[in-house]
Parts: sequence; C-alpha cells; structure tokens
Amino acid sequence: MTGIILCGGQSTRMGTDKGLLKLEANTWAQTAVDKIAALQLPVKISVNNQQFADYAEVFAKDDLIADAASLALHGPLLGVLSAHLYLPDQDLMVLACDLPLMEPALLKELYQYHLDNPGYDAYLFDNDGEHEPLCAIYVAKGLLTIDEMRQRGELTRHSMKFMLDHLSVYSIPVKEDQKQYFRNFNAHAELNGL
Ligand SMILES: Nc1nc2c(ncn2[C@@H]2O[C@H](COP(=O)(O)OP(=O)(O)OP(=O)(O)O)[C@@H](O)[C@H]2O)c(=O)[nH]1
Repeated sequence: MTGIILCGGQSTRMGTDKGLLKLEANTWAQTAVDKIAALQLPVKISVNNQQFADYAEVFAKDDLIADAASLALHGPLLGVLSAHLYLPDQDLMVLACDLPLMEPALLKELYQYHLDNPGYDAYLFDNDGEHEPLCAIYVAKGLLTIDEMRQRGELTRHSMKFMLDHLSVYSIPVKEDQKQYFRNFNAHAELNGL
C-alpha cells in the first residue's frame, strides 16, 4: 500500500495553495505525509502540473505524482486515478491535505480494518451516514474497475461519490468524539483558532 496526499485542485476558496499552508512548523502536505509514513507506508504527493515546480522545491520530485491531463477528469477523482495509473499494483491510502486535524490513530484504525477484512474495493469512514472519501483506502482492483469504466466512457460524473457507487465498500462508523478529526478547511476565515 502507498499513501497518497491529495494536494491538487484550485484552492479557489482558500485563495492560496492549501498543501503549502502551515500548521505550526510544517505544511499541511508534510503533516499529512508524516501521519501516513508513521504507519511505515511509502507516501506520494498528488499535485497538478501548475503546482509541480513549487512542490519540487519542498519535496523530492520522485515523491510527486502529477495529475494525468490525458484522463480528462477533474477534482479529487483525477488525483486518485492519476495515482493509480502511476502505481497500478498498489492499494492507495488517500488523505486530503485539507483535513489537517486528522488523527494518526484513526489512520491506523483504517489500515487495520483493511488488513482484518480483506476482499473489499474500498474502506471508508461513515460519518453520520456520509462516507468520507478523502480519508480512505482504495484497493488496486477497485481502481482498475473504475479506470476501465473511464476508458469505456462510463464515468458520467467525475465525483468520488460516483466512484463509490461502483465499488464494494467496507464502512467504518465514526464515533462522536472522532468527528472533529474530519474537519475540512477550505477558506481563510475557517482557519481562526486552528
Ligand atoms: N490531485 C488532485 N487533487 C485534487 C484535485 N481537486 C481537488 N483535489 C484535492 O482534493 C481535496 C478536496 O479538494 P476541494 O476542496 O474539493 O477542491 P479544491 O480545488 O482544493 O478547492 P476549491 O477550488 O476551493 O474547491 C483537496 O485535498 C485537494 O487538494 C485535482 O484536480 N487533482
């Protein structure tokens, strides 16, 4: 398994690259890398082509995966499928950079659920009936299924939710006191008190 930190997209609402924002001494991207690396997994950072040079100043180029424009997709799904094309045999533990409060213990729990319950295409937290697609494990065979759909022109919506509708999902309920870890930050006004 390889960790994939999603840092691509436009950060339109934040107005500045979210992965390069700092939480204490580290960028959000680095903070996310460290949390997955603590599970002894290799980690790559998913960026778009415009970001590549900036990220290459901070991370090793070999650790970056650029979005594959040829996929003609957009959003997180583009990052995830680009990572799958780059690492086709790997199961992916995906973590969005804009979940800076994600708790390492929860990632460990996610990893363990996957080890203990093999056979599903994806392992996701269920937060009050909604899956959390950007802190999840996607198994290589499920990603292959989705990429084959893409090749057949069947990805009629470019959303993670659409992808999940076509995968077998193992759901892990989020406990009340764990909800805080899934807080997603998209705009500067939300950063107060972080
Ligand atoms: N690699 C990659 N990651 C993406 C892409 N779009 C979004 N992401 C990542 O997916 C997560 C959720 O992104 P969003 O908040 O929905 O979109 P965004 O582009 O970051 O921000 P907005 O422009 O404000 O919507 C973040 O971690 C983004 O870095 C993309 O096209 N490619």
